[in-house]
Amino acid sequence: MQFGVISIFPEMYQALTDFGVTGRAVDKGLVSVDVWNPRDFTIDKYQTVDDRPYGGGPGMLMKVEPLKYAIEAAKAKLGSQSKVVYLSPQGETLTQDKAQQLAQEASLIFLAGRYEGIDERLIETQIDEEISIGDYVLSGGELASMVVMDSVIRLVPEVLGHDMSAVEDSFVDGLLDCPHYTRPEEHEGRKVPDVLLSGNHEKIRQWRLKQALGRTWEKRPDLLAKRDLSKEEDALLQEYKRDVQG
Ligand SMILES: NC(=O)c1ccc(N[C@@H]2CC[C@@H](O)C2)nc1
Repeated sequence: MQFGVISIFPEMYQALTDFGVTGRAVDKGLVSVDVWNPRDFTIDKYQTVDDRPYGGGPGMLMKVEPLKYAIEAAKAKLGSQSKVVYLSPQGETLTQDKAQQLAQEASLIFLAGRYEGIDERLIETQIDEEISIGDYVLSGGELASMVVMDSVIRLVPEVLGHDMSAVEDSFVDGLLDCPHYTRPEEHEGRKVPDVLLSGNHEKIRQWRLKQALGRTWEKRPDLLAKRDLSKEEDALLQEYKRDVQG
């Protein structure tokens, strides 16, 4: 899968390309990340990418043309059909389902804005989708684009490897994660639940599913409301509720 990014701070993307799961995916050639800097598409001596807003108001806006030319350069490499995504609080909120959708694309181009934003006409003519990573304002779209890219890259086949992707499937489908433990078996008097030491994989699967259902019920009932429960899941959740009510 190919990713293109438009940003005046290309070096920021080393956070994604140089570390961890996403870094290894790039090293293995499973994904590519190319960054185009709008400053390289300016024609004035000062490489101006911003200007004052019509109508007055604080701050500066990003000019249309450097962004347009940078997007065109990205499309020349990644394909003219590449979906162009703009990160802003006005966008559709990112969910795991949205990440799954984006992961079906062969290539994606992200536009990371700075200053007070970009000229509306760029959005009207060049942007296919607006995405928000949450209801808060950031100083730039770069971190938001890396959050989206990370959530998508881990869904690309082979990135997580077969065993991990199975783990993803069992929990990502709309439930919160269950508790996890590793050595030592006891820490400050707190023992690892016996079931996890039992070697009984069916019991362990049921315990983990029950904990995921219970946690989702306690912390995110809105997620539970959106999810149909199997008979087994319903029974496990009822058991969890009885356990906590004593
Ligand atoms: N919640 C978000 O996803 C988000 C995205 C971008 C952003 N800030 C940029 C800076 C200027 C304009 O391009 C938008 N803030 C918040």
